[in-house]
Amino acid sequence: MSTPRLAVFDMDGTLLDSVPDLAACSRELLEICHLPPLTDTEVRTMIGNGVLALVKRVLNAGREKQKAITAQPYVLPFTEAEAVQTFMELYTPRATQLSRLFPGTQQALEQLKDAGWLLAVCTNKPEVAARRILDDFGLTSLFAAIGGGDSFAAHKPDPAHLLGTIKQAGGKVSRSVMIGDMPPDYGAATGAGVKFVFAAWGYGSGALAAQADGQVASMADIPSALHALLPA
Ligand SMILES: O=C(O)COP(=O)(O)O
Ligand SMILES: [Mg+2]
Repeated sequence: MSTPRLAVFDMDGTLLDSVPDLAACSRELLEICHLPPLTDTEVRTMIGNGVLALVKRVLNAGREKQKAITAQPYVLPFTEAEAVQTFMELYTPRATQLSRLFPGTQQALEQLKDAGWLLAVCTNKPEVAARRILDDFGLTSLFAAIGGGDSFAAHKPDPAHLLGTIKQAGGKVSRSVMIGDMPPDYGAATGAGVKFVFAAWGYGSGALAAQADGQVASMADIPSALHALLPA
């Protein structure tokens, strides 16, 4: 029997609308740093390259806003590493307080499973937070592997992150598809030689659709799109 097909999902902006909790924690962090707040819309475009990138973007944007209000030079009250730690202490326990799965997610995953597909998650979010979120939504048992941003030596767009996740799931590169919303997902997929499907409901720009092997408008379209891309 041939290796089962594997669908590898990005998390934020693909399975989960994580903006509400990430933005709330970003505002808490800014408040601790005595910097002005950011809106959900502002934080939305900062998600996808991992927590360090998010925290740096949030603090930079807060500093820019502060500069427009006062000419006083701003000194961060702690190191970047401490800022990341503070952010994750705020975020991990409350990651699903306001955030929700995109409509149709559970049904699409179950449909793929029933059709014999293996499922995996490849997210730049730290693995502990990713697992906690999947547990909260009762989805953990559906996945053969959960590759977080800190699970391997490198993270998306480095293809090693996707390749490590595929290996852990017991899949094969030629029998895998990556579904994601942002350039790091596309970069990891093309670097690994894996087909890429663009999730149009996520946080990425439509420009990525032109480069993708396929594009889907909703979770409900995933099973048929993946079957077309990778026939049994
Ligand atoms: O940037 C993050 O922390 C997570 O993003 P991802 O789930 O879209 O990879
Ligand atoms: Mg994403």
